[in-house]
Amino acid sequence: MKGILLVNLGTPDSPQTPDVRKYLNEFLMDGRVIDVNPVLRTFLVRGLITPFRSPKSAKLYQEIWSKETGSPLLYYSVIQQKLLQERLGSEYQVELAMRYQSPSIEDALDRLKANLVESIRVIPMFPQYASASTGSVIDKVMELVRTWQTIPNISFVNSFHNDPLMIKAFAENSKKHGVENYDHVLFSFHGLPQRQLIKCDHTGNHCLKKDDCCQTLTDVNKFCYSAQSYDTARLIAQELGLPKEKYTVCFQSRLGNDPWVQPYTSEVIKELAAQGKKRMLVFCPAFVADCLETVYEVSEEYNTEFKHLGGEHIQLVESLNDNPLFIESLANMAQGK
Ligand SMILES: C=CC1=C(C)c2cc3[nH]c(cc4nc(cc5[nH]c(cc1n2)c(C)c5CCC(=O)O)C(CCC(=O)O)=C4C)c(C)c3C=C
Ligand SMILES: [Fe+2]
Ligand SMILES: [Fe+2]
Repeated sequence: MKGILLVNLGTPDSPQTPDVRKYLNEFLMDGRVIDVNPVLRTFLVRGLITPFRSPKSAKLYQEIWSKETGSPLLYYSVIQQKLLQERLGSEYQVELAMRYQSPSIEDALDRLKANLVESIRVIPMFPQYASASTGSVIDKVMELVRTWQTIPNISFVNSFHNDPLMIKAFAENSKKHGVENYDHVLFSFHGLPQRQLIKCDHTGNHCLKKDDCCQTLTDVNKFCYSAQSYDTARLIAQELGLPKEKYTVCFQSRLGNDPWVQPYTSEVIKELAAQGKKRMLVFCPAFVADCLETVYEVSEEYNTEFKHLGGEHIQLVESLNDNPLFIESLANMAQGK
């Protein structure tokens, strides 16, 4: 039996402030997320960020929480795990975990261990590599497995930003909206502090050295989150036959006052509204399942902001969720193809 471990980011246990606070504390106290020294991190997270952010975030989570199915991120992640298990059959044991909160990575690894799996393939559910997401999942799995007496063959998917089936799945999800019905297309990725891009640049002389240095993926910046994001956008655009002038890559969800990767989605929306664009189609290809950042931030916040600026509508392209092409893409990754 071969073990497959799907790991997404995590979500609070409920949309109530105490659970959101617990989630934010675990998430933001991760040294790969708030990457400053532990004393400063504790002060920032426990003293400043979570006391103020938890009640505000709880209100947002209440907006997207379904009475029947709970958090969209967990709901779609469970579906992905079930569909992948069905697709791979009984030779595989597919487990789902979240990097923060539940279901925990520790419990999922224990279930694989209890079944004496001969190998474990870990798939962090983030198409583009970032230390704060993929890196953190790999780090946590290694920390836990390090304590085992018998360590099976273990491997990790580092990124899948250019996976052909993943690209096709995003393109397919947009077709029901008809790209031709929109003035412009945004590829809005989750943001990242600029500092973290620079830290991932092992050459020390590439990332953010020039205005456009992270906009093209090359051998030098092949692990750069920004370069991988531009590449994902380029490939989806190519799949849809979208010319360069019809789309913009941007980055959403900033936290704190440090500079994050630019351009910011909120600024791009302002510029496009000022240019007279009325209808925009937005892909969020950093996420493989709909979550707070897609369902609320794009469909509600950015849509409202755009309308205030004179725009008519922002349409979110639904995430990969249960798309069969994406399940096939996961099956390929699980089988090391
Ligand atoms: C796509 C991968 C992700 C990266 C990279 C990432 C980096 C990152 N995120 C924060 C802060 C927050 N992110 C929040 C939500 C959130 N983030 C991701 C993914 C990545 N984050 C997802 C899938 C979600 C949604 C979770 C859900 O339950 O739906 C939040 C919480 C929500 C809020 O309060 O706004 C915060 C905070 C940082 C600081 C960071 C890199 C340094
Ligand atoms: Fe995030
Ligand atoms: Fe870069």
